[in-house]
Amino acid sequence: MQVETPTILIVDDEKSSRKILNDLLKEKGKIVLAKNGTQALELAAAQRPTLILMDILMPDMNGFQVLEKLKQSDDTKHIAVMFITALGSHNDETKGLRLGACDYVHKPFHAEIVQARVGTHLELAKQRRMLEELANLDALTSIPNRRQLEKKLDIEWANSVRTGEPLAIAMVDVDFFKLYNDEYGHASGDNVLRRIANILEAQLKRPRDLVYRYGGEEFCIILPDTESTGAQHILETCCKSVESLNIEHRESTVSPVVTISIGACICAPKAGESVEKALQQADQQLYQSKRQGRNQVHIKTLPEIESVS
Ligand SMILES: Nc1nc2c(ncn2[C@@H]2O[C@H](COP(=O)(O)OP(=O)(O)OP(=O)(O)O)[C@@H](O)[C@H]2O)c(=O)[nH]1
Repeated sequence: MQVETPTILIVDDEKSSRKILNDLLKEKGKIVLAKNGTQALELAAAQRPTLILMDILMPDMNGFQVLEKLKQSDDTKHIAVMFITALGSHNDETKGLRLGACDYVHKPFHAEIVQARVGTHLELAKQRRMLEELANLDALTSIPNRRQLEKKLDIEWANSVRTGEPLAIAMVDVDFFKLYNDEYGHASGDNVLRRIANILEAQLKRPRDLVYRYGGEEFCIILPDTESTGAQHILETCCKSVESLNIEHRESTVSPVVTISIGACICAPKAGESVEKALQQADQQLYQSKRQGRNQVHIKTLPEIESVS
């Protein structure tokens, strides 16, 4: 799992305060500075900092208002915000924490206390990010899981609706995998799934092309901005790559080694159309690949997809 350098956004209208905090925290990560609330919101959206240290009393928009706006956006609502302020009353502190700040430090502050608290919040943010990543990964194969697929598919679907780019969705299924498990044991079966996941991933070269474990011995590949010829080429390469692993499968009637079958559909989605229907179509093509002999690819280009009723 990749550990990124944290970004800390310091928001204060006083230049001297920004400088002091910058000097204090520069060892802990990349520092970004904002001198007012508007700038803070822009930088928070663009740079997604790990932690924001923010003054409350500022001219254009106060810290409470900035925090409320951060919480209203899906992109920024999870960023940890720590107030660092001369406002010392219980009421102000309560208000800040109720609005969702993770901490509240009074000015004048002790340098070591601010450093220690920032350290704690950065560590918590790192752990939260690792948990989120783990929740999106399949435990057996370490590739993204179905939960992540559903999120990404929604994003790519909406993107295709907006841009008109074709979207290829492919379902992949291991051939005679029940027989493989029966013959070689479940642990060997697990190992085959890991190796297939790895080799499928290796065939996808563009950053938005991704393979997901759909469940059981099924995988799903999504290829944004890919038309039929391109998809056919990549998916056939996927089939060949699995065959080239050369994993013995005595019980298969298709090949002496483990193979996969693939069914895909190429969609040009329009607003209101349903991604589930596209997945069903890919499944039907997978069924065709199974019926017509396995270890092959079937693709259908969809003229239109039925709307969600
Ligand atoms: N080892 C292992 N086996 C799994 C896992 N998930 C599903 N399976 C097995 O995959 C097999 C799927 O069998 P079927 O759906 O009958 O399909 P098949 O034997 O691959 O036959 P075809 O798809 O028609 O080629 C079942 O025996 C499941 O137990 C897993 O995580 N590990």
